[in-house]
Amino acid sequence: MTESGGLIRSDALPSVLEHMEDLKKRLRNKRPVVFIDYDGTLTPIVDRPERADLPAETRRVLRVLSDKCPVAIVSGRDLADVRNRVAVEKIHYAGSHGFEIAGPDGQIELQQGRDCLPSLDQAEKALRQGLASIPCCQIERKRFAIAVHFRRAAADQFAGIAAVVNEVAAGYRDLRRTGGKMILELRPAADWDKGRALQWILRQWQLGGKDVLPLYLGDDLTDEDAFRCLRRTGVAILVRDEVRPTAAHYAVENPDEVQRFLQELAVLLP
Ligand SMILES: O=P(O)(O)OC[C@H]1O[C@H](O[C@H]2O[C@H](CO)[C@@H](O)[C@H](O)[C@H]2O)[C@H](O)[C@@H](O)[C@@H]1O
Repeated sequence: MTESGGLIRSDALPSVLEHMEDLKKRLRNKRPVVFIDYDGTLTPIVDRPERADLPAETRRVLRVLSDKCPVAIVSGRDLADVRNRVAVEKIHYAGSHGFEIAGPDGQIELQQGRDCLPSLDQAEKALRQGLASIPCCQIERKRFAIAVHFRRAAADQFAGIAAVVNEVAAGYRDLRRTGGKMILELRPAADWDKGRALQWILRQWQLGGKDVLPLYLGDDLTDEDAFRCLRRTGVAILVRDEVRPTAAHYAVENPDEVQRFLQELAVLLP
């Protein structure tokens, strides 16, 4: 096992499905709170973002689990989009990487996100203009982020797409450019991410105590912010699709294994 700065190589992580007994022990006298990413975790990665549908069986498992413990979906997608895709009423949802959060009791938007809306609107126009001539380059506007998808673009167009995104990003001090799986994104430069959103939700639910065990499942670099928050106090599970350093404790191999894990977890709970 290689460790550096608290990180471990993803291919050295143990499978959580082979360690359910350990989890059972950790859950003795504790209540779990389950946080789950959407794309690549609950659904397989597909060519078009609008085609990433939640399998009906996964929705059924989420219903059963959310009847037994608090569940939150934490996504880079727009809040309304991810909420419609999952469509389980009891769940909390965080969209736009946590800049907008909704639960059964209401909805909040981060003020630092709202302050950036004029810049996001202008940047979206500039991106649409700058990228209009590149075939298969898809722009997805979320309330508090703009994703430029290049999964279906030709490889020799990648550098040109990045140049346009970088040039637009340079025009807005209140936006920052980030990356993901075959996407480049512009989002508010505020100090807020999935980890901060997770901590906010735990406080909101008054679940910060020692009798709570937070779990987080995710596949992408943005999920590492949440993994780091749970390094000492929770259980972080990576959907492992590449070899890279990670702050996770365990791995699963794909969304099918995520579904199986959630099902097995639900069985462990009263
Ligand atoms: O935080 P997540 O819920 O994992 O969202 C991250 C991004 O996911 C989506 O894009 C990714 O999935 C698409 C569908 O499988 C795929 O086509 C794309 O290449 C991936 O990057 C979503 O469209 C983005 O808005 C999210 O930020």
